Amino acid sequence: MTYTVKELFHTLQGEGGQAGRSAVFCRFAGCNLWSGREADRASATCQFCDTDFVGTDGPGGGKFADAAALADRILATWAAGSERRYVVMTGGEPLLQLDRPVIDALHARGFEIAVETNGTIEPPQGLDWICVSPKQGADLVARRGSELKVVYPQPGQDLDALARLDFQHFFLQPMDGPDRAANTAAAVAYCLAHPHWRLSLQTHKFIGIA
Ligand SMILES: C[S@@+](CC[C@H](N)C(=O)[O-])C[C@H]1O[C@@H](n2cnc3c(N)ncnc32)[C@H](O)[C@@H]1O
Ligand SMILES: Nc1nc2[nH]cc(C(=O)O)c2c(=O)[nH]1
Ligand code: SF4
Ligand SMILES: [Mg+2]
Repeated sequence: MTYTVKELFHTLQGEGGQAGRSAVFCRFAGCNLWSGREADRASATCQFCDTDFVGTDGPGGGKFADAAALADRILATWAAGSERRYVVMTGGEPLLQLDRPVIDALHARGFEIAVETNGTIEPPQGLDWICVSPKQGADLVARRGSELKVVYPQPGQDLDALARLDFQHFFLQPMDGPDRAANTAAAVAYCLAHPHWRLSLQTHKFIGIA
């Protein structure tokens, strides 16, 4: 199948339990919870998105005719030799496109594969790190994984119920936007009082890298 990619770049993972790690980011175009158009934001299921995932016009973006073509480009984007190759599949919603042929092609090229998903689609087999970030108002289908990374606060969210899901790590990530400072203070307070949860900061934004 053809894969539609907004951008492909090499940076450090900024968030969650793998923060600080060298990684290629493959940002697939499109999402099932927002069109990506500002005119639709207020009526979208997910309204706080910090990302442009529309089209293929970002650095390294484009259409890839098959899994081998996409995996070859990801390998070419990895500028760090043969050790600890790591790719983060994100978007948009990557599970609209990420399939077993891409996973197998990346493993064949020596990559560990992570995914950042909104949890509305069951992940395919073979992923090495699954980060689920549930969105209030959307059905949560992916109820197990490596880390649950909850953007905080979202009106109506039930953190006690989320804490009972089958994940290895539980993170609260302050919602970026006009209230980021207040949201960060609230997340700090929540983690202090609820040690099940750890704070995830979007460190790349602080240091000005992609
Ligand atoms: C842009 S999303 C793409 C992957 C997938 N669609 C998802 O939502 O998990 C990547 C990560 O950024 C988080 N995120 C998006 N907007 C955010 C914001 N305004 N503040 C903090 N985190 C945000 C998401 O929750 C997710 O963990
Ligand atoms: N450095 C960096 N780390 C990230 N972790 C998750 C990201 C995402 O947008 O999925 C992201 C991103 O866009 N940049
Ligand atoms: S689900 Fe993810 S990509 Fe889609 S709008 Fe929400 S944060 Fe953005
Ligand atoms: Mg991001």
